Amino acid sequence: MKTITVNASKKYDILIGPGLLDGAGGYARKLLKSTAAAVVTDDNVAPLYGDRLTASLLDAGLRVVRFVIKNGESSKNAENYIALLNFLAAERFTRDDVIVALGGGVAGDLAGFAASTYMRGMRFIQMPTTLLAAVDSSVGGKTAIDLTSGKNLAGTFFQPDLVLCDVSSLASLSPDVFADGTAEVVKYGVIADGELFELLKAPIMPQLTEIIARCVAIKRDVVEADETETGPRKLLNFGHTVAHAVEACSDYSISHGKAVAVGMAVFARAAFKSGLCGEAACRDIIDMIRKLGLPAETDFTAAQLARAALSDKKRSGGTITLVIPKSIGTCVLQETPVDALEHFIALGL
Ligand SMILES: NC(=O)c1ccc[n+]([C@@H]2O[C@H](COP(=O)([O-])OP(=O)(O)OC[C@H]3O[C@@H](n4cnc5c(N)ncnc54)[C@H](O)[C@@H]3O)[C@@H](O)[C@H]2O)c1
Ligand SMILES: O=C(O)C(=O)C[C@@H](O)[C@H](O)[C@H](O)COP(=O)(O)O
Ligand SMILES: [Zn+2]
Repeated sequence: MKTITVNASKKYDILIGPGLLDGAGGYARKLLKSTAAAVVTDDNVAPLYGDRLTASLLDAGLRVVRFVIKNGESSKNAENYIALLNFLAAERFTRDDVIVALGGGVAGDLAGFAASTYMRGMRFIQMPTTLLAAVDSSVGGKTAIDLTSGKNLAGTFFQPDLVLCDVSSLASLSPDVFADGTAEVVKYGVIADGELFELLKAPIMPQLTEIIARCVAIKRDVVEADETETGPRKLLNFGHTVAHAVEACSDYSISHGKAVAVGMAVFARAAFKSGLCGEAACRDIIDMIRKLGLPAETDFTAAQLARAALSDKKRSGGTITLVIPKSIGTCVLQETPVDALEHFIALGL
């Protein structure tokens, strides 16, 4: 078992190892004053792991209720958010009670947004069951829902009280959903850790706990330095300017992980063609994306992508902050006039 502690506005542990599903109740009991737990999960994950988690929470003396959403990005919406708040109120939850998000980033982002706003903030535990949620969305406190105008447009910064990553639960992931998570691992390699990038050249399963812990440690360092994203946290957005545009343009039929892969490839090519990144680094990024079974191309035009990207959060007035790869392990932030975005994206298509 690995433990990583985040020391941000809230101090909390991230436990990574096998068997945590059955131990969750004990950890919650020790840490929190909760008398009730709401398990927020989706209709794929509930039948796989819902009963084991519920049994563990019941054993620890908690009252347990379940809020199950349909699987997929389209569930990260305002209707489910309001329904969840009303559910908590109808179940007479208090601020000391806990939401346990069991699932991927969709369940985690929605549950976290509800936890941060119900009674102005209640207790919150993340239990990631996708690789993407394990390495990224369960850590660092970004919560969100999508609005009609775009991705993650309503949300909060709200750190969880605890993250329990039961690595055994990742065994049931389809190769396709597992690959989505590897896109965010590539991101960490490119922004901060060339050695992590190299690890991805060997089979991932035997190194899974190590890889998750390495990503989480990078995210911990970034979040501790800049919790509310006024500066260096923007590096965690490498690939995401185009990714969020690809997701929105595809009406969310393209998953976040695959969109991030496309976004990283587009920016790698554009950076190379602009003389900002070496040819070898650009080729390494694209080769790695393809090796992991992820897409490196999109059929959307630069005009479509730029229009969608300008609704995103990294724009401020007339400029947008872009994350530019320089070499494997180093990215820089570049303030770019919004008028120049379409041309930059076009270079990378
Ligand atoms: N808050 C953050 O910092 C942050 C970071 C990265 C991504 N995100 C968000 O995360 C979301 C993507 O998360 P995701 O890729 O986990 O998608 P997801 O939550 O939609 O899960 C993908 C699929 O895997 C299924 N699944 C989950 N766990 C499973 C398991 N153990 N076995 C079998 N099937 C399982 C789900 O039912 C779903 O169909 C996006 O909305 C993205 O914006 C947030
Ligand atoms: O934690 C962060 O900071 C990230 O940017 C992580 C991203 O992988 C994640 O997709 C995040 O939700 C994007 O944030 P947004 O602010 O661009 O919506
Ligand atoms: Zn992401």
